[in-house]
Amino acid sequence: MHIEEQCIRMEQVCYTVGGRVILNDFDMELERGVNRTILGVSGSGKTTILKLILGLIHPQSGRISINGMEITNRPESAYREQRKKIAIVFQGGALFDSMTVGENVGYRLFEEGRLSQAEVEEIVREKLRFVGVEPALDLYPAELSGGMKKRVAIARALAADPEYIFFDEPTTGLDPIGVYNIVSLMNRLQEAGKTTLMVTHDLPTAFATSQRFSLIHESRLVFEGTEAELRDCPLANVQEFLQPTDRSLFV
Ligand SMILES: Nc1ncnc2c1ncn2[C@@H]1O[C@H](COP(=O)(O)OP(=O)(O)OP(=O)(O)O)[C@@H](O)[C@H]1O
Repeated sequence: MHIEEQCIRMEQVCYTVGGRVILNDFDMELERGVNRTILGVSGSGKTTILKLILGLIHPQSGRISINGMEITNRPESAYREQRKKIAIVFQGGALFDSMTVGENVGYRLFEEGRLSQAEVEEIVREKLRFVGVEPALDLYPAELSGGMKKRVAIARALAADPEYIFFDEPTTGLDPIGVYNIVSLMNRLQEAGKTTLMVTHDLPTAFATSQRFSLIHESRLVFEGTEAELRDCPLANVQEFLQPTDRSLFV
């Protein structure tokens, strides 16, 4: 028996790989309805956080829970129902090249076998319509632009009707219109009641989509709060992240 909380929580999580500390005493709460971005420079451990919550890797110490159910050091079978509440949009989209857009989006539903083919096809069309790429239904990933691939990846994440959607660097490699499309889509998802957790170093996208921010620096959480609190934070490593000053890099 567990109490059904409405959040994903990480408490004092430590994760080490190959003798290197990636996360040290990391805390985070993703409350339903409050969208969060995890900020940090490249290699600071942002994707690692998503993988830990998804149970793809396991922490050496600390606790992780999904809606009140602790998942730390338990087999996925023990928390399958909680795990299903989360979907992830991977950095490169991670679409299956040999499948059409429609097959990619419906893949998980077909695998589960709970719904008829007609029902799956209806959901696939609805999700593709939501992200604005329904005409691409029968195309293959190789025939899509980078922005379309990301939108198909979002449609695929939505197919299983998750509560939480994780975004790993969703705007990397997109032109300004592509970035705008992804930001508006994330905002529409939030209006539709989804809770998003994004990892990125793209500040404009973070500020346009999230209410709360966590910043990692040298494997530790150095800031947690709102945009205004982040901008006002006097810590040097926070200000350095917001406005990098080391111009020698460009000389
Ligand atoms: N299996 C592994 N073996 C060794 N090092 C690893 C492994 N997985 C991750 N790392 C290291 O952990 C660090 C954090 O990786 P992570 O992908 O979480 O960073 P990130 O902040 O998401 O980076 P980026 O913004 O570049 O995607 C990196 O330095 C990476 O090289």
